[in-house]
Amino acid sequence: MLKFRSFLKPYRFPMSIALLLMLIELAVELIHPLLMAKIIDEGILKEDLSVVMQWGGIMVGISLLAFASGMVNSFYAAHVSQSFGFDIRKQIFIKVQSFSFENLSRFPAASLITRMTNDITQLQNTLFMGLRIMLRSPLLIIGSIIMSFIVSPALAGIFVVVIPLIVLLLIWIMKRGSRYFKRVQSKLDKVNDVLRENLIGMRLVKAYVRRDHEGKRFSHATNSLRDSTVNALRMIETSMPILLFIMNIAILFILWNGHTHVINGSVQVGEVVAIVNYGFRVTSALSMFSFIVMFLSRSHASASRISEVLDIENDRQKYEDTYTFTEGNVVFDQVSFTYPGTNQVVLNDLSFTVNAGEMIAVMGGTGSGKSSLFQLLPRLYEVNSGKISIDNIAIDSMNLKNLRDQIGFVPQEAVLFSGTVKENIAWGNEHATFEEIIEAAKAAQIHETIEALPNKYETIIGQKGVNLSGGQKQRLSVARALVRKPKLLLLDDSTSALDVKTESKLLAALRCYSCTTLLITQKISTAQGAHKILLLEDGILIGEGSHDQLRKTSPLYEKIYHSQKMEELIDVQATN
Ligand SMILES: Nc1ncnc2c1ncn2[C@@H]1O[C@H](COP(=O)(O)OP(=O)(O)OP(=O)(O)O)[C@@H](O)[C@H]1O
Repeated sequence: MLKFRSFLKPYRFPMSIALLLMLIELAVELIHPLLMAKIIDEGILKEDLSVVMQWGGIMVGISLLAFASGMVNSFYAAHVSQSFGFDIRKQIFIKVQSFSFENLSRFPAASLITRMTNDITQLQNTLFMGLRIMLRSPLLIIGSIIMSFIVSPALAGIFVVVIPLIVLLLIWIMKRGSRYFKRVQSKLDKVNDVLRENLIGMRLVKAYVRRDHEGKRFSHATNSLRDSTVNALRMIETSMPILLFIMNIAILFILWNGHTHVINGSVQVGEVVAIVNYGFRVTSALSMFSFIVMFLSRSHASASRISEVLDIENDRQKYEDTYTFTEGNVVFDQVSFTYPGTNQVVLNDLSFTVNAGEMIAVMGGTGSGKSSLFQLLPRLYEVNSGKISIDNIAIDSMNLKNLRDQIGFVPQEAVLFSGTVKENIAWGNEHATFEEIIEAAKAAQIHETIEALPNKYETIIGQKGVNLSGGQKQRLSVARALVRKPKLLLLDDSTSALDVKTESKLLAALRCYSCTTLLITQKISTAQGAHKILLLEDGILIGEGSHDQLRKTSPLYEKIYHSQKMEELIDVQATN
């Protein structure tokens, strides 16, 4: 928790008030036994009703003060803890947004969700408890012991032996508890993981009739979570009776010792009652410790999980140069690339040039490195060796935002957000006018489809675009890239779900945009219209040239050409 001190800074004032009010409650609780001793010794034993009434009235008055303090303290504790959680959540969200892909791969999505929800809630609860009772319990213990010594050092001596023993035991329980609860949180990650996969892949689960299988997977994850939680709670709950037992023995000792001192006349009955009362207060504070230790262990585990995210270093920005591309020609110079944390060379010594305004098709078998090549251009990953430049400017010397602002990237899987069609297109350029949005939609061949929707551009798209076809989603993603008016357009198999006619219209419309286009495709018919085709195999550029050139120079390209021609013929015969 101490790591999160900076998050508490803005709330120093309300926290101070909450702590002050808590101290008032505590003081009242500590004064009570003292007053009670006075009432017994000077009122009841001397049969003086006025003393009983006088001190009794004071007891009621300060009890009311403690009640009011408790109420206001709760208000401040709730305000501070909720605001504190809100601030951390916001900070983590911003942090995750700035993550490189390498950092993202260290935290599965489900784990990040658990950290941003459940783990932060643990910290919130701990802070709330901290301002309400957590500090109060140890202070009550310390205060009770001090008061006991003030009342009668002879009777209070036993606390000197018992309390250090209890403190050692508590430290041990907390250390073990933290380990147990860290395990609980990681099991919770697993449950969220299975849940997330199932909710996202619900259609697939139904189509493959895998409900039972997924049900078993979920049961396994939740059972494991239950077992870990039970183990953690059991560990803490069984330790607490030991502490209470030690305290009860101490109280018995005070009674036995008190009896001897009362007979000697060295201690009064009211003083024995007061010390026993303080003993009971220590015992009740200790029984609260089972909750406190549980909260602290849990929040310690959660705090370290949240710190893991917050402590990640941001992407290093080497230079801050900004540059506006005027041409858009791309040069790969002996580029090699390996994904962080792996040994497989995904792109090997790649060199090629794309002239400004050209359309280049990238082809190759599955896993040949096409998507990886695309991810290097907006610097989602950094190259291991070699250089990529646009307009003769090395992209690794450019400001990241400035570079990405000039690129329209359409990933392999069309990603849409819940919101209207218009908002989804404008997501690519928040300053785009409605006319520019329509222009982009027209070029992406989706305008007519949108116009046929019930609310046209204002139609709400369901989560992940569930109410759209694959081809419609792809075209919306292309429109989103075009509305940026990019200098470099990257289409990662983004026309695969389109029929030949729509695809060729879309490609023709792209020519009106003054940008360099690189498109990954599996279809010769698509590649045919490109100025140049790059053919990849196992991360190596094995062919480069126009359709006609490659047919003559690349046996692999010729083979793909013939197999696709054959498929087309079979299709035509089948339809006839
Ligand atoms: N995030 C990643 N971490 C590690 N290795 C990866 C990652 N993404 C891809 N790879 C590996 O890099 C290689 C190239 O993958 P890439 O996605 O670039 O191929 P591709 O040609 O686009 O394939 P496809 O046509 O099937 O999409 C593959 O061997 C793949 O296993």
